[in-house]
Amino acid sequence: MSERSESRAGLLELDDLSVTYRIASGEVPAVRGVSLTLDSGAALGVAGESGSGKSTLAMALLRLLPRDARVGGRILLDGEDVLTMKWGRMRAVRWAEASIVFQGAQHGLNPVRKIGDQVAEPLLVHGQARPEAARKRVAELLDQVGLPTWRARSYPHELSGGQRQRVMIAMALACSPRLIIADEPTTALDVMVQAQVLTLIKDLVAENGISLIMISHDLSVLADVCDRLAVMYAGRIVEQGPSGEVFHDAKHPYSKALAAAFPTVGDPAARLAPKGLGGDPPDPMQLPTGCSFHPRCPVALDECATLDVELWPAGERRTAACVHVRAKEEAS
Ligand SMILES: Nc1ncnc2c1ncn2[C@@H]1O[C@H](COP(=O)(O)OP(=O)(O)OP(=O)(O)O)[C@@H](O)[C@H]1O
Repeated sequence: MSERSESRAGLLELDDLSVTYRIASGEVPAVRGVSLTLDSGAALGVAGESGSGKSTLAMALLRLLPRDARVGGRILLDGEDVLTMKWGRMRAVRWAEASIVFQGAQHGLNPVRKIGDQVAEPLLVHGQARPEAARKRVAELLDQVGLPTWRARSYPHELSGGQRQRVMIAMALACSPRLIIADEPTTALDVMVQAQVLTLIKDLVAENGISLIMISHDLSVLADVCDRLAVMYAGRIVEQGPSGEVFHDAKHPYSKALAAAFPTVGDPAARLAPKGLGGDPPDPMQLPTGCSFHPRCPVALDECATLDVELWPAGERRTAACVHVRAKEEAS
């Protein structure tokens, strides 16, 4: 365990979190009974294929989901339940205590406003600085993310994709939050720039003692940046544990396939179909019976078609939801 993850405990706790979208043809169970803890100062990676519920989980944390989403369970941020917070408090929490960096910064920035004004906005809105002090802080922030301070006068279209993502990171850092949620922050970038932005995120959260939840389909990226990993499949966590152990010695057959798909950081070819895994992730409206992964699982037993095993202890601070893991642990 890293030094950072040994610091103060329990900044964020999810307890049986579920999110269901109501659409015309029925209900989409996008997140199903997710429980996890993020220690203060630690970095947690959430991995899974497209449609596994990662972004829904991220959006739920700051109540950014659309109105058709029904959310159950508890999200405790420093002991305070996000789901029952009054809206005024929720607005105060966003940016100041927890901020989010999305994939594809071009959508997150206003094309007709200068970079400096956009980075200053969270500071001004949250009353953390007056205009003159905000300008100074913007210069500091741009410097921190490796951009020259004159970039404050640029417009988003004058920057590269990587530079725009650095601006989004500067905005996320502006109010010195305790938690940053980064949802596929480097997916839209080419491999070289991706590596630079990942290093930047890793260094900034470590230097500033910020907790991080990073979401990606790429297990190698997460293993590089995060202390712990949670692997999601069809809205559930199927494995959790220290990054190195999950990446190099996965217990769940799905995590194994995901790790094998991304032997090195940022292999875009593996994005949608992990190698060695046939078929597609299930439609959440028509989940298979038993273990949701069993139709694609190379080691499925007959009982997997009816039995949905809970997360089972699989070593120190490790869990996996698989009948084989359970059998092994029961035998030992
Ligand atoms: N607004 C919505 N209304 C209905 N269904 C939705 C909505 N948003 C997401 N979904 C569905 O919820 C499930 C989880 O989607 P989500 O975007 O959270 O997955 P993801 O793992 O982040 O995928 P990706 O990596 O492609 O973003 C998917 O089946 C998706 O189609």
